Amino acid sequence: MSEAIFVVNAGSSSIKFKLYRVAGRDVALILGGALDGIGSCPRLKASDEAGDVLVDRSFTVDEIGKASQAQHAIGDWVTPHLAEHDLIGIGHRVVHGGPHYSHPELVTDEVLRTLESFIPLAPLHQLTNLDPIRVIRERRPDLPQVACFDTAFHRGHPEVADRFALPNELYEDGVRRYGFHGLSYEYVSGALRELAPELARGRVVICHLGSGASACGLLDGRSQESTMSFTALDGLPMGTRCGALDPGVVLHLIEQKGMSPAEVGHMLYHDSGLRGLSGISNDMRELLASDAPEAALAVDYFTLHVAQAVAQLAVSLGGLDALVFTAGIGERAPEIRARVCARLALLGVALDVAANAADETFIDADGSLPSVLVIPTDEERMIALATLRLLRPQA
Ligand SMILES: Nc1ncnc2c1ncn2[C@@H]1O[C@H](COP(=O)(O)OP(=O)(O)O)[C@@H](O)[C@H]1O
Ligand SMILES: CC(=O)OP(=O)(O)O
Ligand SMILES: [Mg+2]
Repeated sequence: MSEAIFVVNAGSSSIKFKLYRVAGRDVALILGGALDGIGSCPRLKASDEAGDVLVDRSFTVDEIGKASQAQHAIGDWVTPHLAEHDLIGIGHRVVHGGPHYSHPELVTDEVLRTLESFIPLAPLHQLTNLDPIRVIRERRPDLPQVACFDTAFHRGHPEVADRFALPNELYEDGVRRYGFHGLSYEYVSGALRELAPELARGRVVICHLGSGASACGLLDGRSQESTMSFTALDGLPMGTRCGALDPGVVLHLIEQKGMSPAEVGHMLYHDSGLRGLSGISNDMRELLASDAPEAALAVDYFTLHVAQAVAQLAVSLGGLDALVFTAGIGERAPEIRARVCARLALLGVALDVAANAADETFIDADGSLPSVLVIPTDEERMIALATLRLLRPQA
């Protein structure tokens, strides 16, 4: 039996998983899949390393309306596959590592308790990330589990990017601009380094546009600033999250409208963003396919704010050598990339229409000042490698 590592990546609309064979200091994919559309149109799909489909099954929302049901469905399907290998550990994406964790951590009871204290700071993710860790710890206490944090990649960013303009006591108390999607940024900037090392050494903005969306400015592969901050609500508008918002709106809803903090939280996390603006859907595919003016408004708001974020990050970096799109929307929606880039013509951005339509890797036109790229993300590979390094430091 070959040694293997299983990886779980729970996002806001999907749970992704991959099984890797350990190959010295590297890992090789055995199988991978996702249960996405949780709560809307749940579908479990997985394929082996050759891309051959192993399962493709749709569920009703009654069957899989929430993450815990999705975890069970994945567990039922994957367990016989895991039994064919000598599992040395499980790596998990945990979105919030707070101020404590700037590297992956072997999970202990104490680590788990600390991470549980961040649940209120990432209500769409943290519990979903920690639940499977706890269940597996109860069933297989012998099996090492590693937590890999979305926040860790940003912990080295400059102090000015770590601050809000709030009294200092709050900063000392952990009210900081943590930033998220760090596993994705780490993977994409590594892939850029392989593709074009001179660009990777320069001033790069990566737009991670998925169900959750953020952008990050990097210098020589290191995070300088990102749009998400204390929580994964800040920055860009998302599927169901509002993005950056005047804090006065929150005060107004509580003080004048009599909403409870929980009601406001639910609105900002679940009923806002593309869903709230359009009143139609949180899914970019549906909005792009719709003729409704509300859908057009939501798409317009999204592309405007992504372009504004890129320009803002370019100011922080002192220029822009490469603009990279990744994640569900960034990798698969040429129209969104085109509309973001059209708004960035003032920075010298110009797209090659055919390359963009074909989701090619380099999509900038001749004469574009920054290079523009599409690089599919692979958070699971980062988690698998980090898990291997932690469990086998000598390998
Ligand atoms: N072909 C496509 N065109 C536009 N948007 C797409 C397409 N495919 C996927 N998406 C969007 O990508 C989102 C999922 O992105 P993903 O990065 O997998 O999200 P998460 O990890 O947060 O669950 C979906 O909400 C959907 O709106
Ligand atoms: C942090 C975050 O928003 O993650 P996701 O995009 O996977 O929901
Ligand atoms: Mg994601």
